[in-house]
Amino acid sequence: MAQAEIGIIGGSGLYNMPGLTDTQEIKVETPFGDPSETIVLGTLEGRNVAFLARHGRGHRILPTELNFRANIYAMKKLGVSFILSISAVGSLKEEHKPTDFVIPDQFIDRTFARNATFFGDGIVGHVAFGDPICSVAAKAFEQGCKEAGVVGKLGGTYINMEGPQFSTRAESNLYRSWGADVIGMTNLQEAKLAREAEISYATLAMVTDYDCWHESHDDVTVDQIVQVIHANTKNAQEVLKGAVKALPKDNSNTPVASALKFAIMTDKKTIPAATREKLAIFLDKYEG
Ligand SMILES: CSC[C@H]1O[C@H](OP(=O)(O)O)[C@H](O)[C@@H]1O
Ligand SMILES: Nc1ncnc2[nH]cnc12
Repeated sequence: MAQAEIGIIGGSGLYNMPGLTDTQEIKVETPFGDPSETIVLGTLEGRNVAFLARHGRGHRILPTELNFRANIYAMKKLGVSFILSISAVGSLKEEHKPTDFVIPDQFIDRTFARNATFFGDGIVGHVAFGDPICSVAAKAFEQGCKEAGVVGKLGGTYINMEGPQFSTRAESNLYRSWGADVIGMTNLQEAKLAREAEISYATLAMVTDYDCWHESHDDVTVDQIVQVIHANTKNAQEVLKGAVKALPKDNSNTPVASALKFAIMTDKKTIPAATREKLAIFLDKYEG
């Protein structure tokens, strides 16, 4: 029996979910190591939810140091079929103002020090990723924004940089020339791993700053980001409630639910037993 239907990954400034009731905190073990934090199971709008603080409570883990694989595996182990992520982002366009929400539908990868696949160790798999965000989950966020009465723009490109330093002005202007909308340090690896895990993923990107390209705004600082997040946390939580309410009971009607069907290249007979066992949670439904 699944312990949760919906996973929520809270980013910078969102280390717990006050709206959760009947809560229980659990430590989830995974073959990929420890998730960022203990996970809080609870009920939100009548749905069974699992909440994970991405950087740990107290914000202890750098974007580069995040164990994305353990975080997503833990969600799979709990039975989650949708992950709703919340993240702070810098704006790369005038029209995305601090405190607005954007619901990105594309990513550009500018990272270079991350492990973002469950495959390897004798098994090769390639999932389709042309549409990295689940449209059902994204529309649930859009609905949540409507209900909360906040700006929630559906669609946009999220640049995932390595960090932890913010961008140079030349980089920020380069990303603008690419037509990108927002910039952050964490979401793409989660989206990739969620796809391999056949979990639908979408992110609510809270605009906190204009990065460093805007001539009439100061360059981004953590201080500025924290102020915007604090002013906007209640809104984010309201949006989440609406989104949770809008989600179907599972993602079986989305293409994400069968992402692994044609993904594995490796001859079954050659997959090392330890690797097969480590990935059983993903592969059993196809191989029995
Ligand atoms: C707090 S400033 C930069 C930090 O904020 C974002 O984190 P998250 O995506 O977890 O909200 C950004 O990606 C950086 O990790
Ligand atoms: N300007 C920015 N660059 C990268 N990550 C961010 N998170 C919030 N603002 C950001």
